[in-house]
Amino acid sequence: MANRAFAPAKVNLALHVTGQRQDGYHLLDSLVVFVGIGDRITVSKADDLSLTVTGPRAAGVPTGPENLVLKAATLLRGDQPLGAQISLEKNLPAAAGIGGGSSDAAATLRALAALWQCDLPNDNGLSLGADVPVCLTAQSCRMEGIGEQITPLPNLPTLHMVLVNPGVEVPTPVVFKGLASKDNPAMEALPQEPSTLGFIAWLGRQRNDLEPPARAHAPEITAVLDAMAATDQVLLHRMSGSGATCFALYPSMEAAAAAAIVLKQTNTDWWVASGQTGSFA
Ligand SMILES: C[C@@](CO)(OP(=O)(O)O)[C@H](O)COP(=O)(O)OP(=O)(O)OC[C@H]1O[C@@H](n2ccc(N)nc2=O)[C@H](O)[C@@H]1O
Ligand SMILES: Nc1ncnc2c1ncn2[C@@H]1O[C@H](COP(=O)(O)OP(=O)(O)O)[C@@H](O)[C@H]1O
Repeated sequence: MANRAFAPAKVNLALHVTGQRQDGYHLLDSLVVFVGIGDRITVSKADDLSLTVTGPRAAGVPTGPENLVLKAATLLRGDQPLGAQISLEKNLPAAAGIGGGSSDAAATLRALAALWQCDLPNDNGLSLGADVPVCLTAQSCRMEGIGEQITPLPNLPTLHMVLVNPGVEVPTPVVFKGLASKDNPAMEALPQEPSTLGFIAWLGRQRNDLEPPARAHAPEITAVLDAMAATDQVLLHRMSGSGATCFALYPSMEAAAAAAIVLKQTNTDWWVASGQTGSFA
């Protein structure tokens, strides 16, 4: 019997860096959503742990123990004699600020917990990466602390989105190191049960504090944001996470799909996808 789990793209609609801990990790205040574009995990019972990686974005993704999928499986198994054949279909670009590896790890935890009939880790996978606990929820959340404080936000409006990655990998530690200030204001209070346009107006007043250092490291990000700004009906555009993927919001899926076509024509080397936000666990 095989168990499947979807690993959706994570998008930081806003990402405020509000401080830094003694151990170097940064304190965040982030609004995180998930989009119906993602990787797929399939697990089936086996004597040993093994991983195969397929799909259009498999190139360059590690296949050994450093893959977050195998790290998640090893963490969940602990010292029990459990095995699984795991397959990862890689559709999301790696090191792209949309949590591909973290979402794969979270989906693996979900799929293997069901296969092995065991509990999820006590720290919700935080030891695998700061983004894993939020990816385990796979639904809209406010994320604070270094990533371990999660507040689900079930009432956010559904958003129609285009994601564009210009093909430059931006290492997360490099971007955090480039911050001019580590102590920035938190997000404004979230509007209660907002309309879509009311929510996007609020979002427009929030920030991604990692965008300036990421743009300094990878000028291609500015080209993506400029191209997004020129698309028909765009409501908001911003970078996600530590980059380089950027997102743009539109009033309908039709408008988003039309913008995706234009953006792909702008630069045929860019990874471009459109989808809508939702709950995927
Ligand atoms: C920045 C964010 C925002 O959602 O997303 P991505 O750009 O990675 O998608 C995350 O906090 C990334 O989460 P994740 O990629 O799981 O981080 P980890 O593997 O734990 O850490 C990678 C490196 O990022 C830095 N880091 C990460 C999280 C955090 N709160 N403070 C940090 O300073 C540290 O330099 C750390 O060594
Ligand atoms: N399953 C995986 N998918 C993608 N990258 C992975 C995976 N496992 C390990 N990695 C490593 O993790 C790094 C960060 O990848 P990813 O989580 O996609 O980026 P980000 O943290 O920017 O969202 C990559 O450079 C890659 O070498």
